[in-house]
Amino acid sequence: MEGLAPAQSAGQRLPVRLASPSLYRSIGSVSIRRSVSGFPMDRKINFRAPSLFPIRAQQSDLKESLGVASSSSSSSVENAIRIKEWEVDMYQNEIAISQGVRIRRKPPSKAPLGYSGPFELRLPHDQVADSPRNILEEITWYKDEEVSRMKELNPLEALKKAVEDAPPTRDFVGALRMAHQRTGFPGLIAEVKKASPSRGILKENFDPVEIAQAYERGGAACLSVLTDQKYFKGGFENLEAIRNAGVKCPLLCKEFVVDPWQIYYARTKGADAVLLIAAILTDLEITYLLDISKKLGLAALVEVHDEREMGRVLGIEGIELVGINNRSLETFKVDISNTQKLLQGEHGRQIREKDMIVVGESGLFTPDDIAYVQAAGVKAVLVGESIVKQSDPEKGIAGLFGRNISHT
Ligand SMILES: O=C(O)c1ccccc1NCC(=O)[C@H](O)[C@H](O)COP(=O)(O)O
Repeated sequence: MEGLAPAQSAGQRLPVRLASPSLYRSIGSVSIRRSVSGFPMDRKINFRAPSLFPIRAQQSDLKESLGVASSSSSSSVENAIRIKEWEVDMYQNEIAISQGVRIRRKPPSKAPLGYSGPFELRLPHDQVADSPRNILEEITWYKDEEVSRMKELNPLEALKKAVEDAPPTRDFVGALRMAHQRTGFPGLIAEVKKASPSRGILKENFDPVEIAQAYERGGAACLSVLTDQKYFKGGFENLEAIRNAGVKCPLLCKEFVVDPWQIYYARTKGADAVLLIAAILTDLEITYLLDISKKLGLAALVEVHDEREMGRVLGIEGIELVGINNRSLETFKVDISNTQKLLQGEHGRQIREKDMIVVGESGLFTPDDIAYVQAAGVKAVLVGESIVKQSDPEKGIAGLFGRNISHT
């Protein structure tokens, strides 16, 4: 069966010929490519993969779907699967580009051996560039591989069982609203971060539990815990240790989420909220990840960098928390006027109408910075560097706000 798949936006049609819609379900079920099996395909685009964890396909069904003879060898079946996976990747890329998603989720690759699909999908060799265009793209490509490895060690079925026995989550959004009411300042999400790609090592003698406890004493409403090891020298063990040490502030798992599996994993490690970055994810992926987060009792902080991403996020139902990151992905330059720019006009009006909480993120160092983003309309701030670098992070919070905001 052949057919053109309608694109997600603007009635555009993409030149992707599907050998069989049911094939994509089969690809997911044989677990050859985790990125394909992680997300269901859009029902609107006629792929039939309604569940995240599809049933295991029979080999005979698979061969039929792939259009290979039932007597074919396993290597020719694998090659046919590789071709179909590649087609799905190309198709997903097209959707992402059409929505303005800036980060490519995988290095572009040339068509697999034996590919004879439509011309539009064949990239000439000289167009296959495999260097990431910026740090977020580099991190994203790395995450894709890292998550694949982690999934092997922690299968989803085991995570689902662990989630059933996990203690309830704490109300992340409620804690921010309460702190805002209590102090009159934006609620503080204080970041437990040892290092970052832009700043290198921020704190040599880094004790995540000690820092978390100091932040809590200092009046933080919530904490953000970096779990990425390679680029931020964080870890899931930090999240777990902070949770187990009896810290009461709700915890944001600060990760680069590219797969629903990560949400389950974060939940089993003590997270109360997860970060979803609009520059990496399509609208459908955000919707789907939001849905999973809610089912697991987690809040989702959806992060945007520019007006286009803000427009996209405002079009997605059910988002309560929007983060505006003031750090440029391309240059690392921080400009807090980005927060003000994105909250002007129609976007600001919609945010107020929906009573969303906007979080001002990155580059906040002084009481003037806090006053500036508050005047722009934020009800919460996410702060790392300026407080984690202090020898006493508790006092660092008082310095940031210009007064003591602790409960006492
Ligand atoms: O901080 C980076 O270098 C960075 C690079 C690539 C992606 C994300 C990055 N930072 C994550 C953050 O958003 C910040 O940790 C967070 O907003 C706190 O910022 P700051 O107060 O400036 O430490």
